[in-house]
Order: sequence, then structure tokens, then C-alpha cells
Amino acid sequence: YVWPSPQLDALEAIRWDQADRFGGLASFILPCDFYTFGDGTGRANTADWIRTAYHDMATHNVEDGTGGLDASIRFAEEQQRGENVGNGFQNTVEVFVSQATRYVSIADLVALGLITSVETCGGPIVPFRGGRIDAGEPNKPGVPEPQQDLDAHIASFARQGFTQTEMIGLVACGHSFGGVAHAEFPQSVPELHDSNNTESVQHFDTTFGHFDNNVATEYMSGTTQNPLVVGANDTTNSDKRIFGSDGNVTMKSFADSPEAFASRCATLLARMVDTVPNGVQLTEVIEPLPIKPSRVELILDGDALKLSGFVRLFNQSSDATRSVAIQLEDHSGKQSEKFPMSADRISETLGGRVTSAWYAFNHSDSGAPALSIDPAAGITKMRFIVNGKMEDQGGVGFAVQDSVVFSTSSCTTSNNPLKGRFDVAVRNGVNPARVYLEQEVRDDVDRIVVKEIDLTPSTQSVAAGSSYSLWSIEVTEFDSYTIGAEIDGTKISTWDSHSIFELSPCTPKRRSARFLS
Ligand code: HEM
Repeated sequence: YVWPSPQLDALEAIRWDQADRFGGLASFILPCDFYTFGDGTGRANTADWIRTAYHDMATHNVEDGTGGLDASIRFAEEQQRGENVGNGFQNTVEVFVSQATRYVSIADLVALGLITSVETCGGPIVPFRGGRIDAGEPNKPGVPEPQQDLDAHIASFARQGFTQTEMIGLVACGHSFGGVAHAEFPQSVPELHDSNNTESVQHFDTTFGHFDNNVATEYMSGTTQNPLVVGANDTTNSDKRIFGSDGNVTMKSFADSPEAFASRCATLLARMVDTVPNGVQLTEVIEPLPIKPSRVELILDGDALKLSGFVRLFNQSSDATRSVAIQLEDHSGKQSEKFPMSADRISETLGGRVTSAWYAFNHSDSGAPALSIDPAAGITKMRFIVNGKMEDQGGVGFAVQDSVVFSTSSCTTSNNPLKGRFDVAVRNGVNPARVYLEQEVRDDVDRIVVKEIDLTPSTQSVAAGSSYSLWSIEVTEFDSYTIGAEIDGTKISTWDSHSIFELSPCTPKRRSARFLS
């Protein structure tokens, strides 16, 4: 895709920047046997995340298109069902609800949780599409349980959209992680009295926090301790019945080739997380952008526009000899000089198999001053020059909108209670139908909704060379706001968000200059 595209940019970032200083889902699961709830050992967040994705999806019905991966597993009613025993779902859901944004749904995070776990902990790359929609209510029951017989499991997977061979694959791929807990399944797993496994989780294979084909090799060699294969109670030995249901043909192929197992799992797990209710339109597979601007902020600061941000060079390592520069184009089509950018950081993804090199164009987080732009000339696009090579999305450039930007003339009007005035600078000649603050709020079932708070148009033209006019609004809530506008029927939105806490007191002089002159 062509940058910018707010939703795809956000999905691309959370999908490909798995471990970065500004966040990243891998920080919740590293090291791969890391477990958040309590201080017990033997469990891992990765296993909870993978199981959660399956249990969320397993309500799908291919016939009527209901159910599927839609984060309905977050509802207490689903978690209380016998088919969803254990606190692993709540352990998982708490993280994903906190990470959701207007662009990345809780359900997309459920899918990404599985993908990030598999990719961070030794597994293959699993293609990811975004755009899942969070359910407003629980789905019908439908997750298979270990005491059901083989016919019931075949029928259950068929209802979810998978054949018997695919069922064997999915169960083996999932059960490469984690195990069965004594607390939830005392009839299958005894108390283990193991100081390295205080949660008494009998693992499906000897590498419970790592993706590999040991679940198959140990099964084929007869050394497996998988409690759903060799459990004392044969009624709950569902993996034994499922794995053996085709005379071990599929499991043998997995045991014979780690590569075949990994590639089969990549395909099946992608299909699993793409199993969504009818009507949900997923995006294309999100591939990494080789050159990607990030956290791009443009604000009006007195009589200059200030531009700052980062650019990420995907799949590049640290290189002191690399030169990276930025060039700006203004409204008249004129190119600026090439400003050198400073190396910022190296981030990791895919469990460290891929690194990315980040460069700053004077972001506030990088400590250097922002690039100054004459407001009259404005800015339309950026280009990057890496070791002398022009990077501009095949000539398109990286578009930057300067129509509606935050103005640093925003200030606090009262200390107690804290109140502020947000000034939004609107480029003269743009004539937006509306300008508003955007506030991300949650509805009563935790879905993010964007509340739009309209600003009143300015009657005064202020700021540098009268290129911009200020629209203002009083803010009293302690929240962060991005700025949105409707221009020629299209909605735009700034990346940068602002809160009352970053403002300084309004001075009488500035106020009189703005409103009385
Ligand atoms: C017939 C199908 C399946 C049955 C009967 C089944 C059964 C179970 C049972 C009984 C547990 C133990 C849960 C606990 O101790 O709380 C478990 C754990 C797990 N299952 Fe499955 N499962 C099935 C399919 C799958 C699939 C398709 C996946 C993913 C692709 C999956 C992923 C997992 C994971 C990762 C765990 C470990 C959870 C942890 O250690 O916290 N399962 N499964």
C-alpha cells in the first residue's frame, strides 16, 4: 500500500514492530515462557494467547456465517462456559483490550497475539490481515472439549470450516505450546510437585514455550508426555484419537520434517485467525513497508511549521556508514535542501530474526529540534535519501497534510479546575466543512469509538504571514486528543495527540493579540 493510510499504518506497525521502544506486543511475552498472572511457573502467556485465538474462533459456523474470530471471548458469559475453563482467557483479554485503538480492534489483537507468539518463539511467519470487528455480544457455544469422541470433533471442525486432516494439523500446531493444568483438569493431570512447574501444567511437548515439531516427533517416537495422549483417563485423550485418526499419516509427515510442519502451521493458523463472521471484510495481507515514516508530527509553532518524526528502514541492521536524509516538497513544487537525519535505534521483530534501523527527523523524543518550514510555502510531501538512493514510493512521495494542524498557542486558561484552550491552525484557502477534536472512548463492551468534538470557526486570521487561521475550543477533560477535519467530503486526522497537561498558561498579551487586534 501507499503510505499514509492510517489504519494500514497502524496495523503494519503492530504487526511488524513486535519489539520496539514505543511498544510492541512481544514485550508481553518475552522471554517465551513468561507468564503474567501470579508468580507461578509452568505456564506461558504465549500459550494463553494461542489458545484464546482458537477458542474465540471455534464458535464459527460455516453454514450461517455466525461466530468466528471477533473477540467475543472477552465476555464473561463465554469465559464461564465449561468449554472455556481456566483463567488464560482473562489473562489474555486484559492485554488486548488495553492495546486496542480505533484502527486495531480487540479481535485483530487476538489474531496478532497468536501470530506474534508463534513468530517470536521460533515459529514461521504467519500472514496477517486486519479489519476484524469486535462482537457486541457473546457467540453461541461451540469449542471442542477433550471428553468428546472423534466423530464429534470431526463434526465440530467441519462446522468451523476445517477438514479432518486440517483438524489434525491445527491441534498439533496449537499444542506445540503450553499444556494441561492440574487445576482445570485434575482428572488428566495430577499435582506435579515440581518447583520449576508450580502451576502443575503437564506440557504437550518438552518445549512448551517454543514452536517446533517436538509435539509430533515425541508422539511418533512414543516418548510423549502429552496429557491428552497418555493421560490416565482415556476418555479425555482427545489428541490421541485426533492424531491417530488417519493412521498417523499427518503426524508422521510433521515428525519427518520440521519445515513441512512449520509451513503447514503457517497456512492453517492464518486461515484460523482469518475465520471471521460473515460480512467482515479483511484487509490485504499486511506486508512490511521497506521505508516507513512513523509518528510524523506537523504543528504550527509561532511563525513556523515544525515537522518531526522517524523513518524505519525495515530489515536493516545498524550501520554507522549509512547516510539518511529527508527532503521536503512545498505547495509550489519546490524541493528543500536535503536535511541529514540522525540514527535513532534498532528494533527487533520475529524474535530477533529481523531488525530495523530507525532514523529521526528531529522528533521531540529524539531530543533534537524539529525541522522548521515557512508556513506560506507549506509542505506537501517528504522524500528520503538512503545512501544516495531516492526513496519516495516510486515517485509518489510520502504525503504530509498541512491543512489542519495543532497550534502551540494552545494554553491553559485556569489552574483550578484545570481548563485549557486548544488552538487548531487551519490553512487559509482550505475551507474545511468541520474541524474537531477526536477522542478515543470505549463503549459499554470495551470497543473503541471516536468521539468528535466540533470547534467553532475563527473569524480572525492570525499567525505567520496570515497563512493560517486559528479555530479554538475549551478543553476540560484530562484526555489526549487528535485533530480531525472534513475537507471536500474527506475526513483527515493528525497523528499527534495533545492533552491539557502539556500546555502552559495563556498570557494576557497573546490573548489580546489574538482576539482584540
Ligand atoms: C479438539 C480440539 C481441541 C481440544 C479438545 C483441546 C483441548 C485442550 C485442553 C484440555 C487444554 C488444557 C487447558 C487448560 O489446562 O486450561 C488445551 C490447551 C491448549 N490448547 Fe487445545 N484443544 C484443542 C484444539 C486446539 C487448537 C486447534 C489450538 C490452537 C491452534 C489449541 C491450542 C491450545 C494451547 C496453546 C493450549 C495451552 C494453554 C496453556 O498452556 O495455557 N488447542 N487444549
